[in-house]
Amino acid sequence: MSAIAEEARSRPTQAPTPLPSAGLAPPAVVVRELVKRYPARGARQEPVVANDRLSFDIRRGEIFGLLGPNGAGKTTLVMQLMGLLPPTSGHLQLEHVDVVRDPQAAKELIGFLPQGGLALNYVEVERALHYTGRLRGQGEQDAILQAKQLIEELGLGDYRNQFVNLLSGGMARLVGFGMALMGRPRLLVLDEPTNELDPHRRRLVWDYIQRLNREQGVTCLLVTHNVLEAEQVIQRLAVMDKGRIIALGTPEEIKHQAGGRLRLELQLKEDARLTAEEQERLAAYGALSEVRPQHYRLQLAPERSGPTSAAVLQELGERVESLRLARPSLEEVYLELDRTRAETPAAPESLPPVPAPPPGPTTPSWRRFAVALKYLFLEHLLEVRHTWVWNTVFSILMPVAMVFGLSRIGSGLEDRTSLLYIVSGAAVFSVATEGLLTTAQRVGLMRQDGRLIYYASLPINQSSFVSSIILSRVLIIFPGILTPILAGWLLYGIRLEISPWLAVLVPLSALSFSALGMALGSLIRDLDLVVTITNAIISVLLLAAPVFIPMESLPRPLQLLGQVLPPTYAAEALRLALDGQTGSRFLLDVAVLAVVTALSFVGVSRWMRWRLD
Ligand SMILES: Nc1ncnc2c1ncn2[C@@H]1O[C@H](COP(=O)(O)OP(=O)(O)OP(=O)(O)O)[C@@H](O)[C@H]1O
Repeated sequence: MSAIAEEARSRPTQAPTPLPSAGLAPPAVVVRELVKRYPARGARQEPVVANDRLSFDIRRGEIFGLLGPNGAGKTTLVMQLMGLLPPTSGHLQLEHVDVVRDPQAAKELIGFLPQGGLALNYVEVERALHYTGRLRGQGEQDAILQAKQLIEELGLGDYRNQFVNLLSGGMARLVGFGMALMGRPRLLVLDEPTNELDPHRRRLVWDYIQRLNREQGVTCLLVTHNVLEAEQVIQRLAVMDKGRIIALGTPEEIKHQAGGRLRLELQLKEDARLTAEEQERLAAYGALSEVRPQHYRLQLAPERSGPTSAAVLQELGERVESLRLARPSLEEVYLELDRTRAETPAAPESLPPVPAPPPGPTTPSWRRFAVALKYLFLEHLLEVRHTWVWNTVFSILMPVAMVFGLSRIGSGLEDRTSLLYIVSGAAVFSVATEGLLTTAQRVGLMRQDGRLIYYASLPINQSSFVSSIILSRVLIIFPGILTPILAGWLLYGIRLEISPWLAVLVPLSALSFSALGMALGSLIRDLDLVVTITNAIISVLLLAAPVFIPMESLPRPLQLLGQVLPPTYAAEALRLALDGQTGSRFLLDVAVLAVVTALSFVGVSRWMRWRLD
């Protein structure tokens, strides 16, 4: 084990800097004895303790770095801070909000840049920023102004009208950074903000973070692997490993904790070498390593640096090209800590008690809900531009279904019953494909590492998110219902009696299929393939049954299957509603649909939460 790591281990590395004494800002983030244990996935697997009794504070107005190797537990910690993942035990507080008790309020305090993926993917850059601002509670004018300002300041001018999902990885990252800044949050959580950025833009982001911190006192939690660059901006940091904090303090303190050693960089002239005896003698002064040919490094205690330099010069004389004393960089200390992966003691009980949060959670107002609904809905509608292929296929399929239906029934549209069948078939086809498959695909696309990116990066709640999806699906299916009704009326003079129950049935069907779609989207990984296959199956099912093939002609098992499929119920109920009939059969169908809707909705809410853990 290296000397640095040895010293680091022997010191109480997890002891956080005492907090907040006179003159220091009170903490913006308080973490106490935080444990997150993921349950075992299978009989043979052990539960994973991703966060193991973490305790630390982030002061208001400080740039705090969270470092650590892959799998150290950083993202798990961030997800808990965001209120997206409930801790197994322990306490988390942001400003005065108890995150466990009121995760939604916690989310509203934070501007978040997730590690990968972005919400609002299917709109232009300027709209993505503008909508984010509105969703974060900004006024219309303010959101537009800040979006324009950020586009200028982040050098996104050439991309303002490009769709976010078509940007390069680096540019999308920069847009994500801009989205995190919308609404001017007092607390920023940035997970790898400079990933995929070129050196110029990396500098831009680091400078921006520093400026925000200096001029506006924004508190920033930075999760990064880029220790070299982060060292320029972070004021304090925690190094995590295996779910624990193995070092905590300012960069200088951590270097000191790690031994406070200096590096003597020795460069020999060309062809010069150290003999084995010389190496042995030098090693007596401190840990010696050969960095590359002719370049040696000696780790020294500060008080030995003067005599050692003199001794090296005297011993090696003419062969020395250069001799330089340097402090270790944070990266070197980090690598040293990382290499040893020390077993560290649990957090000492020396932190101040958690300040009591003020009573009563802040609940989002109906206005907040309405704004979220509006902008998410707009985004869903704008997304239609991206699915034009599917929409074209869809709009071709619809008339094909009609023609096919007509020839099959053989009576043409003059026949009122055939029109009813066609309309209900077309409606259910649209409800099911739009609701189930498009939602599944959408949720699948928005998912990243088991989380829904929307939930992670926007302060919206589940009900506005789900309602916006349903609303957009309901609107999208209306043309499917209206086309044959209008065609029947204008071309053949058939007037259908339309029950007002249709206003209940269509949203009910859309709700039920959307909920099923969300469940599907959050469960299945390779969604493209699944969607294609399911699409084909559902298309055949919906085109063939129950519209064109009489139930009675099907084999018994298929009949039973048809009975339990929500589309069957929806089709039959829609047909009756279009005809203005509300008999007991109709009410039964509505009841079944309502039960399916309720069950799938409860299932989805329980399943998805904010993150699938
Ligand atoms: N949903 C989950 N279920 C089970 N184990 C999980 C889950 N999410 C994370 N883990 C495990 O918890 C540990 C910490 O993971 P986490 O993603 O928090 O690490 P990280 O420090 O963010 O890693 P990286 O730097 O690679 O992003 C890992 O061992 C990981 O396998």
